[in-house]
Amino acid sequence: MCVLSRSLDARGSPERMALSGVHKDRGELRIHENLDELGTDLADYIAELSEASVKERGVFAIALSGGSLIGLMGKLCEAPYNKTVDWAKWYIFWADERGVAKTHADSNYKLAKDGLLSKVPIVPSHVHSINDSLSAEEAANDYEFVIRQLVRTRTISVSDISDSPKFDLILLGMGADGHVASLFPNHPVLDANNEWVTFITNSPKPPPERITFTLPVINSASNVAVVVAGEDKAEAVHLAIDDVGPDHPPLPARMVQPTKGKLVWFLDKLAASKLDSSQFSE
Ligand SMILES: O=C1O[C@H](COP(=O)(O)O)[C@@H](O)[C@H](O)[C@H]1O
Repeated sequence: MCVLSRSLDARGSPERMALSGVHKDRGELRIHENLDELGTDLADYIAELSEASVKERGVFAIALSGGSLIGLMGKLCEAPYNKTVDWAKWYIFWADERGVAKTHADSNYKLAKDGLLSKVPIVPSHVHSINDSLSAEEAANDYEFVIRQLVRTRTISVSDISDSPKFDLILLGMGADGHVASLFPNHPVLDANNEWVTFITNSPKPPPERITFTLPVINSASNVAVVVAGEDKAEAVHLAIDDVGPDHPPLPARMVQPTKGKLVWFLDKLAASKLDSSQFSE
């Protein structure tokens, strides 16, 4: 069953109306009427996780993706979040990066810098972007080394069941083909499980070279949010969430299954339009 719930946002406004529910094994679903409501709910969610993590660990280790996600995080730069979030405690990482210069329009770093990081008081030394002066392979190795150092000092927590990093939050978008980070359908990179960070040189979506977290790292996070908007992604949302049977090879987005962490889907109603609501419960 799918329930209609009304909730207060960070401004105490009772205006926000969303469909929310829990899928029996695909996590929590938050379905919004429009992008404005989705953006407010996403900002509330991130601000709450930040507060809880800072209280518990003294820091908040968050990994971003690129694409439409950053625009949907825009409310974090506005009141009340710009003043209430403890930005000095944030440590920023990327779930994936494209093999281009940081000044290039395709750079996930540039997108986040322009859309978020330059607008809030993040400590520059806490921004751990992927080195754009190295080859994709070298950059992946270098990034994994950086993450290993920060796991050692517990700036990034560590999984209870493996030696994987346990990010406080990994934010993912999803392409219309069901890719997340730079993990594309049917790509051998989906099987990478010895590395934390890996690379590809044949991305079906340009640019071809990319650096990406592997699935074990994504699935070791304390919290994973997949943020998806638009009708063009409705079929992939259906295939990633609904029980579609064995005839459909699992999309990368379906392989996002945090082992111990919590998975939340932020959808607009267009992206959610092909979901089977009989599979939700309150
Ligand atoms: O190429 C990428 O695509 C996905 C999805 O992007 P969107 O614009 O369709 O939301 C993104 O999450 C990933 O970080 C990026 O490198």
